[in-house]
Formats: sequence, C-alpha cells, structure tokens
Amino acid sequence: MTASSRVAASGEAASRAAAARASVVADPAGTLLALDFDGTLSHIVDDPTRAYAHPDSVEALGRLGSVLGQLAIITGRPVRQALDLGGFEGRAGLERLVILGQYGAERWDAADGRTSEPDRPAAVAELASTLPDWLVEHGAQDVRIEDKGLAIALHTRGIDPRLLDELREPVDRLAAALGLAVEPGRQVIELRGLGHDKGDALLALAAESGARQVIFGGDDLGDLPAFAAVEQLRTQGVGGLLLCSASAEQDALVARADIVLDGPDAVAAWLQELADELVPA
Ligand SMILES: O=P(O)(O)OC[C@H]1O[C@H](O[C@H]2O[C@H](CO)[C@@H](O)[C@H](O)[C@H]2O)[C@H](O)[C@@H](O)[C@@H]1O
Repeated sequence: MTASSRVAASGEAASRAAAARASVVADPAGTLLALDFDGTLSHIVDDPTRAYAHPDSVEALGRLGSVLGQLAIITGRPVRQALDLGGFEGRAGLERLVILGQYGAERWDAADGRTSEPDRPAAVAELASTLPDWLVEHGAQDVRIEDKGLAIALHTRGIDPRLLDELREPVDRLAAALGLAVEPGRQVIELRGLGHDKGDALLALAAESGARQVIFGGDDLGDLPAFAAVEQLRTQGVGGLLLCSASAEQDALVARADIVLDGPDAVAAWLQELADELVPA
C-alpha cells in the first residue's frame, strides 16, 4: 500500500480486496485485468487528444502481461485513439492485450493487430449534420464536439459547469428522437448507438478468457456497468476486485469499490506494486 492509495472504508471491502488479491497472486494465469482509459490510465486534461497514458502504468502492464491470463482496456475511446495515446502497440508484454473501444462496439487484438468495428449508425451521421445548429439553438455554441464515428461527445470542460446539467434534458430528448443512447461522463455527454456497454464487454471477455478472477478499474459513470458485471461474476464464483480511480468530479464508484485510489498516479503505483509482486526483478 502506498501513501497515495487507500482501501475503501468498509471492512467487508477490505477483506474482499485482500482475498481477491491473494487469488490473483496464487493464480495469475486465471486473472483478467481490465482497465478504463481516461481518468484511470490517463490524467484528465482539457484537450482529449493529449490525454496520454501514465508511463508507469504502461510499464507495469507490460510486466503484468507476461504473467496474467488476459489484459484489456475497456474504454469509450475509439480503439485507434487508445492505441495512439497509450503507446500499447508493439510493446513487449502486451502481445495479448485486447482493447474494447467505444464501450465495447470496437475490438482490437494485439495478437493479430486487427480491429473490428461496426458501420457508423445512420442516426449518428444524422446527428453530426444537425448538431452545430442544435447547439446554437440551445445556447451551447461553446460546447466542443468530438465525433468518434460511432458516437458523438459533447465536451463542456473549461465552460460554465452548469451547462452540462442544463443540456441533460434536451440531450435526452434528442437522443430519444434519434434512437441513440446517452452516456454522461466527466464534463461530457455522449450520444451513441444502443445495445452495448462496458459491462457486456467485460462479461464476454471474462467468458472468452476463462477468467477465474477479474480485476476492473475505472473512474466514471460509464464504468458502472463493468462494476455491475464484476459483482455479477462474484455471484457465479468468479473472484472480483474493483478499483476506483477517485476524483473530486465523480464519486459514484467509491462505495462499490474494494480499493479506492487517488487518481491515475495511485493507479500506476498500484499496478507497479502488483507487477513487483508477480514479476520479481
Ligand atoms: O471510457 P474512458 O476511457 O474513460 O473514456 C471516456 C471519455 O473520455 C474522454 O473524455 C474525458 O477525458 C478527456 C481527456 O482527459 C477530458 O477532457 C474530458 O473532460 C473527459 O470527459 C474522451 O474524450 C471521450 O471520448 C471518452 O468517451
């Protein structure tokens, strides 16, 4: 335990964390480690194109990848962005990394370097063409649009924080009219295709990899379905360890986490400790 990390308050969470960690150490090959990207592996920054993964986390993942059964990044980012910002491609130890992008709609396998992705939904294309005018009509012309192909994110970081709340109802109506899902996050609301989330993505990968224990770490609302997936797996006899990368912006994951870490620096320190334990120098 480092000075920058702390176990969640409840004794139950602490003993679950200790038991899950012992299972991981005893059976690394049966372990799936899956992590969110923004706010967990990378610090939150104003410019989404500059949210690089913490180098200590990437280094630790490279070591863990040689002993754990499966490593995964499960992110709202398109796979290509996660690869560019993470520096994962071609890195030693990450030969079996899987990236599940856009909340599980896209998949990239390091093993063959291939990406599978669905076509852009027609509703997202329609949204893209009407959104600039719609934002002006709603007094939100300063909102920054991030078009991710399968989804469109509306960023309010650096703008009056009340705008996000004010936009919520109109965005809900817009999404319902187009048949899109709304994905709220840290100073962002996304509109994306229906029918998948990080929980579905994690459950499918856990089944595919035959994981006997699953570690998942995240920081934001979009990670809650993955938390629920780990809770579900526990009821089926699969070990589960939930990490929260905590922030002043979002506390929804704290009460459900086994270990609460003070943001991406503490996540990196936790991964380094696990790598030191599992892969001694
Ligand atoms: O699932 P994630 O990996 O956590 O991705 C969720 C969204 O993250 C990005 O936005 C967030 O990070 C930005 C960079 O630090 C920050 O500027 C923004 O305020 C945050 O909401 C990304 O831009 C989105 O596309 C992701 O879906």
